[in-house]
Amino acid sequence: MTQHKTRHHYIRDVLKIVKQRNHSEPVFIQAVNEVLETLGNVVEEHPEIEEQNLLERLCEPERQLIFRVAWKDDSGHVRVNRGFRTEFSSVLGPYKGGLRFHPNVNMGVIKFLGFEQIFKNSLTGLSIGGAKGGADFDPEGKSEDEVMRFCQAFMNELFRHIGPKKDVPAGDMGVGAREIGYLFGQYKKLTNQYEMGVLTGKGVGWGGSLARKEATGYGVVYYANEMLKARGESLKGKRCIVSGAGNVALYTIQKLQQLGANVVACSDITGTVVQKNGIDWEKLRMVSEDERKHVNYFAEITPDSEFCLGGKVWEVPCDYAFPCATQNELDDTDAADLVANGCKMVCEGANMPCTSEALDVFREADVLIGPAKAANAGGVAVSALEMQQNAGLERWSFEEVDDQLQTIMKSIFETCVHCANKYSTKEDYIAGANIGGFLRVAQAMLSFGIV
Ligand SMILES: NC(=O)C1=CN([C@@H]2O[C@H](COP(=O)(O)OP(=O)(O)OC[C@H]3O[C@@H](n4cnc5c(N)ncnc54)[C@H](O)[C@@H]3O)[C@@H](O)[C@H]2O)C=CC1
Ligand SMILES: O=C(O)CCC(=O)C(=O)O
Repeated sequence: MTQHKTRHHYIRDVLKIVKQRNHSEPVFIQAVNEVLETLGNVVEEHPEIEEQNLLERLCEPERQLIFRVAWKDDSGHVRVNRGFRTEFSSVLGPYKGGLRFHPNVNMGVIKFLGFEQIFKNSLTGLSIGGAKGGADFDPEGKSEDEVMRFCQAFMNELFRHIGPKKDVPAGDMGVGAREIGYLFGQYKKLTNQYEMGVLTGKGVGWGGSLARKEATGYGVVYYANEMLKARGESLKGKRCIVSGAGNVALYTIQKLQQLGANVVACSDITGTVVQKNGIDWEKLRMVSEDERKHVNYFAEITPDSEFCLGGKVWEVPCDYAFPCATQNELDDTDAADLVANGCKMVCEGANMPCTSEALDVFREADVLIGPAKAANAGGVAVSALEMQQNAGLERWSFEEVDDQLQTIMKSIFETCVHCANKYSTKEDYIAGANIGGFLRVAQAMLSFGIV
């Protein structure tokens, strides 16, 4: 138990209700618990939160969709998947959040991601509500045609629920510019409208923002850099490890290298690759983005690398660690390995990558933690900038978007510092992010009345 645990009976009561109501959704309960346990002092300072029952209202999605997605594979078999969209909160703007295509997607996973998205989107200071969606479709090993047919079938239902002022999906795991292209093509066909602002993460030639692809990873590093600066430290010459080799991991690695860090290892579903003198980023990008292959193949074509089949990247000694793959990928044993090997900072690129027990190990060892809601908010922030460009029929330069991203990440960090100092302890950026995100949402909910 840490000092962050629940202080207020109201929070305990809400948690109990959330657990009862969502008993089959452990990751959603984990996400709610991690937020509510940091809100004790805020709830004490603002009795109206309890009077208006804001917390229970916030933990119940405004709307949830589950739908059948039927499509034909290349051998002519009819396949059926389950599609989801959780429209969690629209108090700050249209529902906004990515779509995930992964076999382990279920309602609990989508709800945890949608719940986190409310606070993350609030922290950006932009006008976006919280949502998430996806399907239990596994893109691994599917042909280009199968991916296209699946995306079209998915949009055949989703199109009636989304719109630039209603709900604006984007990518997440398994969904990148290729899938957004197929989804947008089908939306356009079904509605007979060229509504650019209905999806973000589009190709740059047809309404996508420059720097959206890079934004999440770059933002993670900008946030980490702010945390280090506040401690009088820097990334220069530091050994870093990154989990994942997809969109977020790739651009985290690139920015780390640009700022002088030595990224010695990364990983994916096949295992971990170590390259002591620094990961060959251009080769990794080609393998992951262009060829859609894995780090086992990267290792095969990289003579000075070592590959560990199924191995965890957390065993590789480092100064700073960047989990950028998936939820609960780093547990207390991994955390203990990192601490024993001298790791001093963990900055989360993935959503909820550390288990609660792992976070306790880091707190105990005074390891700096950059919480996902703050550190990976750069992606959705640039999605909102894409919406702005689409609405104004504008196209901003890469530098312009990147400058705005840096300003937003700095401001998110300042919010975390302010709220940590006021309501928790110095450098408790987890509490800082939760509270900073929550306060803006709470204020809007109070203004709107009970709706
Ligand atoms: N794409 C975006 O803009 C944003 C993504 N995120 C989060 O970042 C994380 C990664 O997302 P993307 O890079 O977009 O997905 P992606 O699909 O491009 O890449 C995911 C990578 O993680 C690897 N992976 C999956 N499970 C793993 C495991 N158990 N152990 C090791 N590696 C594993 C995959 O092989 C792949 O290399 C997710 O948690 C996502 O929700 C957060 C903010 C924005
Ligand atoms: O760009 C977006 O709308 C959402 C990005 C996302 O899925 C996330 O922040 O987890």
